[in-house]
Amino acid sequence: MAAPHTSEIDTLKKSLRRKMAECWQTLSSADEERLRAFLLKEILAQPARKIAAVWPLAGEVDLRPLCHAVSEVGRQVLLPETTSKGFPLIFRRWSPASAMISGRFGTLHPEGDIDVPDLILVPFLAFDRFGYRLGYGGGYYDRTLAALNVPAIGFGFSGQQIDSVPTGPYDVPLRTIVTECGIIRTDIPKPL
Ligand SMILES: Nc1nc2c(c(=O)[nH]1)N(C=O)[C@@H](CNc1ccc(C(=O)N[C@@H](CCC(=O)O)C(=O)O)cc1)CN2
Ligand SMILES: Nc1ncnc2c1ncn2[C@@H]1O[C@H](COP(=O)(O)OP(=O)(O)OP(=O)(O)O)[C@@H](O)[C@H]1O
Repeated sequence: MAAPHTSEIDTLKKSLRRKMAECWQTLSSADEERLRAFLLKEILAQPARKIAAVWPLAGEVDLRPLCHAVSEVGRQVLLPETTSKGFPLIFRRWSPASAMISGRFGTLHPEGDIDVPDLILVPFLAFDRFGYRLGYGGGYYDRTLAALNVPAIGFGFSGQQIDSVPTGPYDVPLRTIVTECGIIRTDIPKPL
């Protein structure tokens, strides 16, 4: 069978987004805490000084306690500001004292200065063992990872793992994914 077209992939992704929303999941607070602990361990194992996290949207793992922990060890937390569709995200400095401003699609961002991360934490609705992910459909993280070329760590629930995420030419696979069950080193396919 021929490889599906980009527009077909967009359609496949759209229906998968709907499916993932139908089997809406949450973690127990103990599991969420476990996930944050694995994520913090993985972050601290890297030399990155400026770490881009996310402020949670409904149903996502809450990284706010992790933002505080990262800030407490003296590393700079950045949070994304959602730009117009078709553009990479921009990141702003966050500290525990930051005021949060409403942005696009119900997101919140700090009013701190714009800065460039050297490690990016990436949310998803679904992921597979190859490190491919399904997001909210803005293409924001793929554009951002392509523009910045810095290491990235995906995070989410183990129940969000599926056999295979439909992928298009712009999808950037993640080498590391953290869930409440631990740290996964993915099987990024080797280039031909
Ligand atoms: N916590 C968090 N912050 C984040 C993201 C995220 O996934 N999680 N993002 C990750 O990129 C960016 C925001 N991206 C988003 C993109 C679209 C929608 C959204 O609600 N879209 C509409 C329409 C989608 C469509 O065009 O089909 C919707 O779902 O109704 C939300 C966030 C940056 N900040
Ligand atoms: N680097 C890029 N350059 C041009 N188009 C892109 C790029 N990255 C993604 N796109 C396009 O943006 C659209 C949305 O991409 P996709 O469905 O992969 O978003 P997503 O990964 O679910 O969202 P997000 O990254 O915001 O969480 C697709 O049509 C895709 O082809």
